[in-house]
Formats: sequence, structure tokens, C-alpha cells
Amino acid sequence: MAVLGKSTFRLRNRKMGASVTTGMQMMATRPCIPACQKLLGSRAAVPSFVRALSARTGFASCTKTASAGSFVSLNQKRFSVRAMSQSAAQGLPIDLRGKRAFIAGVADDNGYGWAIAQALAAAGAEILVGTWVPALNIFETSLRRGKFDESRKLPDGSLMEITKVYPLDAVFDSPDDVPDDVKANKRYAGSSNWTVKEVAETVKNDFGTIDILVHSLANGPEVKSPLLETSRKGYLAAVSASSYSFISLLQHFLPIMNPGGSTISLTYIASERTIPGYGGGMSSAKAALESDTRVLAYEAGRRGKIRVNTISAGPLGSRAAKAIGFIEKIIEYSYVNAPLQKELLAEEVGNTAAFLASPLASAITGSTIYVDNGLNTMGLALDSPTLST
Ligand SMILES: NC(=O)c1ccc[n+]([C@@H]2O[C@H](COP(=O)([O-])OP(=O)(O)OC[C@H]3O[C@@H](n4cnc5c(N)ncnc54)[C@H](O)[C@@H]3O)[C@@H](O)[C@H]2O)c1
Repeated sequence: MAVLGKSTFRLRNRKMGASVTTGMQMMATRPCIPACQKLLGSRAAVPSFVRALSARTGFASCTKTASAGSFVSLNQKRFSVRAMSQSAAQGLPIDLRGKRAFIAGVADDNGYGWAIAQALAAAGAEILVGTWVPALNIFETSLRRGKFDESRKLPDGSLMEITKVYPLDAVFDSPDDVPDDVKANKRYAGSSNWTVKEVAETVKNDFGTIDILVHSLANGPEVKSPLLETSRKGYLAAVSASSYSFISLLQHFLPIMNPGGSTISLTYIASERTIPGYGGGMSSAKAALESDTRVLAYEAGRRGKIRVNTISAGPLGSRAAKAIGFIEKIIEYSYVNAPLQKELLAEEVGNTAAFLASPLASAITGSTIYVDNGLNTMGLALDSPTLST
């Protein structure tokens, strides 16, 4: 019997009793076949000791890659892959293997949606994205042509796989809501089934269920207008695209979310502090989103054991943020005035989302989590000229 090292997982087949775990050590009874090592070892998510196990056990073929909770077939025998105790070498892992995420609001590699997709993928989740219909063509073409390959790189060197890209327009709940001018618009004509209801149905038909729902989208056509000069139409459009869209997504995806699932949206401090320039009802939309997070946490928690949280993210020079017009100044302001004087990386928001989606956050719901270098805690702008006089 060979000792394979400290373990967090084990391969187990009761009938054969081919491997056992004792305390923190993995023991195996068979010699090694490299075919298994090659297949299992090629998966980023497969922990190193499973690779070690595959290297040392005597199974001739693998028909499935391994993740916790899944099965592998070795030499035509079926083994479950079990999560065991934490290994000292791995620390406390964010483990999303076997989970499936739908991320609404990814249309390039600059925004928070992409960073969240990457973090979830790095933790082992399967990634589906919903892309705004007018941006779909350019996103899919860029993806296909390898334009995002550099940003697809995961910490282990492999590339993030997006299993499927769904066209989505989150301001329409069902086909009956779509006005004729949108139906006739050539940017929409090439796509189908992109209302929220249809997307949820298509995901159900394709995959059955999901575990993680991310809302990383916003739109306010009058964002550059002060609230006092915002039209009713502009205000309602901001709330429709940026807040109600989350309610609609949760309403339609909840029935296909596995119990214990997690949903995350993105909000901004303008919901609770005045940020002049973040207009058009966008501040109101974010306030609604945060309030809805609490109410939906209760409703979805009771109904489907689903957690609902929102991340209040600091400024990032995404495509949407650039449309506001002064994002570089806001980033600079944050750098100068936040408790942590460092660039805020999209990756830091992605990592928080991965934690919130994981079982490690199993008691966190209804919360607004700040990922902003601490800027929200400040009551004084240190770079104010007033302070230097
Ligand atoms: N960038 C920031 O400084 C910042 C700060 C805090 C919060 N946020 C929030 O983060 C989220 C993601 O924004 P981002 O800044 O990463 O920019 P982004 O441009 O990467 O993401 C916005 C996405 O929304 C999509 N979208 C717009 N209307 C849509 C619709 N009707 N249906 C479906 N998709 C639609 C766009 O195509 C785009 O992909 C937003 O909720 C935003 O308010 C951003």
C-alpha cells in the first residue's frame, strides 16, 4: 500500500476497496498507469493528490475527468470523487467544481462580469454567459478569433472555457414585451430567444439546472443628466435595465437553481452617498437593487434555499463606466482617498464573487459587500484643497 500524501479528496469504489483515506493521508493499493494520469492531470481543477493517485493506481483508462462530487470511470469501474478534510498544502479552498454559473452582462474582457466569470472558472465552475444582443456579434467574433485569449488565462495556465453564450436583453421578460421597432432592428434580427424567460427556458433545456446566477449589467440612457433633469422615461429605463432586470432574472432562473445556490449582483456607492455625475436615475436604480437584495434574499432563501448578495464595487474603467464620462477621475479619487492606496483590480471583485458563490459563504445572504479598497468608510476627502489651507 502506497502513501500518496495529504488529501482533500479520495477516489472510492466500495466493491473494489481500491483506495482508502486515513486521517490526512491518501493510501492506494495499486500500481500506476500513465493514461489516467494524463487525463486526470490535464484538468486544472483536479487536485494534485488525485493526479498522484492516478499516477500510482493501476487503472487502465479514464472516461471522465474528476471533480468533487463527480464520478470517474477507471478500468470500467466507477469511482466517486469525495471532498475530504482540508489539506494544509491547499489551505481553505474556494471549490466550485461541479457547479454551473450563468453570468448576465459579459460583452468584453474589461468589465466585472468577465472578472467574475474568470474567478468562478478558476474555482472550477462551468461558465455560461448572457450577452446583450447588440453586443453579441462582436463578442462572439472576438472570442472565436482569440482576441480574449490572454485574458482567458487562469492561474494554472489553462484558458477559461465559456460553455455557451446566450443572447440576452434583460429589459424584456417575454416575447410579448418586445416592441416592433426592436423586433425589426437589424442588431436583434439575427438572434432569437433572448428575452429573460426564453433564456432561462433555453438554459433549462440545455443543462437542466444552474447553481450560481450573476447579474453584472446596468444601463441608464440619461446617466450624464443630473437627477433633477432626468426624464421619466430615462429614469424608468435605468431602473428597468439596472434593477428590475435582476428581479426578472431571479424570477425566471429560481426554478432551475439547485438548493444552496447563490446569486450576486453589482452595485455602486452612489446608491447611498451622492456622487454628482452618476445621474439619469442610476443612483436610484442602485438603491433599488440593494433594497431588493434584502427582500429577495428572504423570498428566495425561503422558497429555494438560494442566497442573494450584492457587491458594492469600487470604480473600474469598464466600457459601461467609460460611457459616464469621468471614470478616470473617479479612479484617481479612489486611489488618493481610500484607506488602501492601491489600484482596485477587477480580479478582486471576481474573487469576492467566487467566495460568495461558494459554500464558504453559506450563511451570507441579503448583504451588500464592499469591494472598494475601503473608500465607502471615508467621511473626508483627503485631497480636498480645503484641507491644505
Ligand atoms: N465599472 C464601475 O466602476 C462599476 C462600479 C460599481 C458597480 N459597477 C456595476 O458593475 C456591473 C457591470 O458593469 P461594468 O462596469 O463591469 O461594465 P460592462 O460594460 O462590462 O458591463 C455592463 C454590461 O451590461 C450589458 N447590458 C447593458 N444593457 C443590457 C441589457 N438590457 N440586457 C443585457 N445586458 C445588458 C452590456 O452589454 C455590458 O456587457 C454593472 O451593474 C455596474 O453598474 C460598475
